[in-house]
Amino acid sequence: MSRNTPPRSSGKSAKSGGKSGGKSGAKSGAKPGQVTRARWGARPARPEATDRDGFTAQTAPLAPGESSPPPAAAVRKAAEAKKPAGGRSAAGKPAGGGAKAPAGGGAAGQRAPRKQAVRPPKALRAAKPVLRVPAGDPLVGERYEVEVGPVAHGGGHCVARHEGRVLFVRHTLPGERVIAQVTEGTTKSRFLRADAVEILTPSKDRIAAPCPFSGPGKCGGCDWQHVTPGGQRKLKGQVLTEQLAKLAGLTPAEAGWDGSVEPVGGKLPPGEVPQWRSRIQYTVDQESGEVGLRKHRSHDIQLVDRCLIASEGITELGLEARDWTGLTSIDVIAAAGSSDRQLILTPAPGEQLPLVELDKPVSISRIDDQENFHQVHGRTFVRERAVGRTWRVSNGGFWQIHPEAPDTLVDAVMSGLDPQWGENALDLYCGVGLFAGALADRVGEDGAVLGIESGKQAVLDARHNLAELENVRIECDKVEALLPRTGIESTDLIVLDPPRAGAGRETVRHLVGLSARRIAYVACDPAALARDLAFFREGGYRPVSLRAFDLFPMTHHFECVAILEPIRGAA
Ligand SMILES: C[S@@+](CC[C@H](N)C(=O)[O-])C[C@H]1O[C@@H](n2cnc3c(N)ncnc32)[C@H](O)[C@@H]1O
Repeated sequence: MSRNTPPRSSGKSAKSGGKSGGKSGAKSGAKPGQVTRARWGARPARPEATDRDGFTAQTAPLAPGESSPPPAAAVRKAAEAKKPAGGRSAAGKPAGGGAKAPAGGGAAGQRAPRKQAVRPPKALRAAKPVLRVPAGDPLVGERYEVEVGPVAHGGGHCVARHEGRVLFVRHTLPGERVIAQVTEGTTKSRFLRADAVEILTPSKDRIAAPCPFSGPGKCGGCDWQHVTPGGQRKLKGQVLTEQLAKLAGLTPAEAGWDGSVEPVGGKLPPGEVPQWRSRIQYTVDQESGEVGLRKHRSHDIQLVDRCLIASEGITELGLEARDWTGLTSIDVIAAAGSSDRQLILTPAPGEQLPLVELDKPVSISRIDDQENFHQVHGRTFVRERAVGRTWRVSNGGFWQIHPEAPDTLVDAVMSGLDPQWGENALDLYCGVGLFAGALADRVGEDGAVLGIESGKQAVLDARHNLAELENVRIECDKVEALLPRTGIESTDLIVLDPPRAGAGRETVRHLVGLSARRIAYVACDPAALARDLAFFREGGYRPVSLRAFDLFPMTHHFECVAILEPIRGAA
């Protein structure tokens, strides 16, 4: 089988045939089924709606019988599906998608999709479609004494039972005895949601929450302010273990994982909060003009005078002390790799942009009601530093939030893949080109890297960021749409870093057909990862190593890097 490579950019065709071996032909003129520069060049980049990563409710795919509570969207979809005219039930299917960032609250993720993030003005709120809730008598406010069981995937819940009914309880820990107060559910609900409002028998991993805005009914951003740093990592490890077993049928050893969730940025003593968030979305209270963070599974706002996990660059702007009347939300970015700071303002419908005066240099953009960005002052991008390069990231596009995440993840991916000079690689869901850049440096001018990304602005940034690398090409499209059209039949290495929903069966099916020597799967959702690992196994690939990183301290989120290889003897 001929090995088809991504096309090289300028000047490389002159080198075609210069390298011996099967790959050389891929850099020369067209062969049957081969991708050529001309062919790529002829294909107009299709304008795609930018897939913005953002806060969404839990979007992980749930397996039948899985212990995680379904996200609100899935509940709504399932309810819709039950209508006579409805289609198939959404239960058990991936819910929503696109978001690769912590969910909930606004304190722990990237920018939200506008429509979810913006609280409509009061007049419009009444017209909002009413959420379908199961029939039955409401149980909200009921209090039950329960023994708390294991942590559940997503949302920072633990599982408890009361009179045979499952409760997903927040603000607690496995092994605790608590009074759980119901926050959602009725006598007919399959399960209830609850908050632990009294702790009768505390876990040894419990501490007093350092953040005054954390706790039942308060900010939904941090799930585990009340847990020691080591305890948080233990919980994340338990979630990963459970998801691997349930959805991939793998023990940690079979997944090549030592069972640890690695701390990033040094271990902190209990009670000390790492200031890791370089991006936050604040919501503006429409009555007072003050900013706050969303409460858990709610449009309500917890006003804050500071977010403890925010980076110094955000905190020193003092946004919480100002009046933001006229806006619905403010996205604030403090680049970790430069002194760049950016505010992205969303005016309330019909409101003029207020005059923004801050004591520190900050670029300001605004978003109109068509979701277009407009430069107000300064730059429309921030500059980040990682893997020895400067990266332009425009208009709040995807960039890892923890300052050490890009280097940590690139190290894990590169040491797992061990790219060789002259190899060809794919960087799927490439954002502004982070892994593509690192791969290109390693495969050198005899190799080639093709990045695929659906966000138009991210593609422009990636092309800008990697402009001097002649062995990189970035294409704008959805991976699932473009990959089958490339004509690429094989490659040496693949990096995929999909949004929370994961890659899915069809994309995995295509990838296993490319006969890659190694595949690196970067995942922010352990359930999507485990599900996709099962698809990879069907296609003859198994994980040979798996690492988990605590890149979202104080929240239930973490990031994984799995390295996969072909199963020996598999067809
Ligand atoms: C988790 S980010 C990874 C970005 C990059 N690898 C990084 O580390 O900075 C996922 C990226 O996939 C993009 N994306 C989402 N769905 C996509 C799809 N179906 N095809 C291609 N790109 C997609 C998003 O715009 C986002 O930039």
